[in-house]
Amino acid sequence: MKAGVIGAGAWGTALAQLLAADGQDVRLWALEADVVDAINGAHENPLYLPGLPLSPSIRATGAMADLADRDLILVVSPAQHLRGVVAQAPAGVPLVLCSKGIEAGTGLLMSEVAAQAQPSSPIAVLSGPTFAHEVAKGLPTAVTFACADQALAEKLAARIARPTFRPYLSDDVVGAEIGGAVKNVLAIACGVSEGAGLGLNARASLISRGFAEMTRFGLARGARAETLGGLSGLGDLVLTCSSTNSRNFSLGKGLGEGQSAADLLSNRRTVAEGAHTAPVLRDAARAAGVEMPVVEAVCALLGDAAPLAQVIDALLARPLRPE
Ligand SMILES: NC(=O)C1=CN([C@@H]2O[C@H](COP(=O)(O)OP(=O)(O)OC[C@H]3O[C@@H](n4cnc5c(N)ncnc54)[C@H](O)[C@@H]3O)[C@@H](O)[C@H]2O)C=CC1
Ligand SMILES: O=C(CO)COP(=O)(O)O
Repeated sequence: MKAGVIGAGAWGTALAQLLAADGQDVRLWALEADVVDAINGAHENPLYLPGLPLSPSIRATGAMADLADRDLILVVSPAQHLRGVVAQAPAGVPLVLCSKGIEAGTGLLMSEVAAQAQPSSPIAVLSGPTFAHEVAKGLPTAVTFACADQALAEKLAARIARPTFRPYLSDDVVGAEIGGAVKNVLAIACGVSEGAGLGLNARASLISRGFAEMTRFGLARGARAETLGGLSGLGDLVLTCSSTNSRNFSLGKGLGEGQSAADLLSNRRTVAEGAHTAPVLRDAARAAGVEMPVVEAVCALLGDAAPLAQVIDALLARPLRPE
């Protein structure tokens, strides 16, 4: 069994470690030469997943051609780079998309981008509440594993499942992707609430009303309600909205403390996907006639377009309505 992983950030490295934990041959494509050298030489990724010894059966490479003999490839790049890396992947090999976001410019979900970039490759989506460092340590984790072809889903999920890593099958690819993309934007909102000291009632309200926004948008795009209420939707929303381990939550916390979005977003090495997804999601929601006031508020703060107090007041002053 020969798995490949594209992207050696925190999540790609953690997934490589998961697959290689029993000595399986895993090849990991990394963008940065120093990451390739550190993984092959010292069996660690100090840049993106520090402090975690990696299995020697992970071999890193900077050459996409080295994935040509793989029979399964996990794609774990930032969402905005998925098109570029998938276009270079070997054709016809099943791709498991693990990135969370919506492509800027096109408004496409990752499965739609991958289908354009690599039309002959079967596509599945892995998404759920999964902090990379916990998965890399072997802590118990469950995910949604979505694929239109359920026979293939069963085969691929069995390849990825481990005693402490449980994929739950779904054929709702769109639903799995929308949950993962939207929760990142809502996590920024919850971080803002934390940074501004608005309290736990406010956070719970944001999670709940944010979930209503996710559901409205998802249903309008053909997702199923039970997927949005599952691991890749509500599950990931709760995780990401509850901890500074989340890059999106941390970004929001900085905004809530009064830092400017421009300062927080400049020169960061790790990806806070919600910042990229928010404006694309807002535009898609407006075009579909779906109300997403929390997403609109996050966009205003990310664009440094309105002071925090004004954004909070506007949300609280919305007309009273049925829940
Ligand atoms: N970190 C986590 O706990 C989880 C992350 N994800 C998702 O996985 C995806 C990757 O995130 P992380 O692994 O956390 O990344 P990261 O923030 O740890 O690292 C950034 C990654 O971006 C890559 N990169 C930068 N410029 C690039 C380019 N031009 N082309 C290709 N790659 C480039 C870097 O090589 C590096 O792999 C994101 O969509 C994220 O939402 C999903 C679940 C958990
Ligand atoms: O997607 C994640 C957990 O499921 C990671 O969240 P952050 O990207 O906000 O760190």
